[in-house]
Amino acid sequence: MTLLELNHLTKTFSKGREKVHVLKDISLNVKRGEFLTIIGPSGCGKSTLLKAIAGLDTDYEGDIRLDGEIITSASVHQGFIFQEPRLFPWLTVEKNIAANLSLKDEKVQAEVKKLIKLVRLEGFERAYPKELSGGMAQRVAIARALLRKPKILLLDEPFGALDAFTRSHMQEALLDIWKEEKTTMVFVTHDIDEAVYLGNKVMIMSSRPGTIQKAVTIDLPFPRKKTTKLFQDYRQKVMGEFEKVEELELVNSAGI
Ligand SMILES: Nc1ncnc2c1ncn2[C@@H]1O[C@H](COP(=O)(O)OP(=O)(O)OP(=O)(O)O)[C@@H](O)[C@H]1O
Repeated sequence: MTLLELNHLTKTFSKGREKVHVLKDISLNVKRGEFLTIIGPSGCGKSTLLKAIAGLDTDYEGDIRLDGEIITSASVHQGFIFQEPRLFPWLTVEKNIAANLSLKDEKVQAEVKKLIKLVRLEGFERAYPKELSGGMAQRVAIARALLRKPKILLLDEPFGALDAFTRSHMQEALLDIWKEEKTTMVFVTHDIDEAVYLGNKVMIMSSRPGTIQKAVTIDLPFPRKKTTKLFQDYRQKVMGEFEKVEELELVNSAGI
């Protein structure tokens, strides 16, 4: 059953008199519980697309529906994870997760405790952000978003700043969370391996203006192994589409 629906989304920025067409006629459906990953060249409009779904930007043509309702503003239904964790430095881990909700409320307290366990931060409840590694801080940000019980979690290159080892651990952690919470995910990345490893579906975008080049369904069960032939075949398929986009970019920039 469809949870998120984008119908003919077109976005234009105005720079003085000049108009920059960033997204053009994007139509897409994401099923409840699905994990969609999005890759595309730098500047193709991935963040712009995610911000529109988050309701952080509503100045576009077309419409976006979540659970059948047109998105008109940011809300608790759309959780958003940025590349950097954006924690409050003066608050402990548990208070960062609770944020504007009171830990004196027993229900909140129990939920925070459950989430701390889920993101594997037991023992760090009273730690401050400066005492955490990048991966741990990002897990706090994910727990904070999950506490609001979003219908969809939007992640904008959440592991982009992490080293390869931590990144791989975070991918596992996110899949565990997805399995447990069944939250629908839309995950933007630059990394083809990451996109194929996490996604039920990988959407490859082309740029100027950003459109959907291809959506590839990754029909592989979890847990996945990056070394298997089947995984490598999917990787090749996505890579092939990505190369087509890059060739198109070269042709466009050369004005051919
Ligand atoms: N507020 C704005 N005003 C004008 N142009 C903008 C604005 N925000 C983004 N753009 C332009 O829109 C295009 C898409 O930007 P966006 O950040 O969505 O791309 P992206 O695919 O997420 O890039 P990256 O992978 O590098 O993060 C870029 O050309 C950018 O310069």
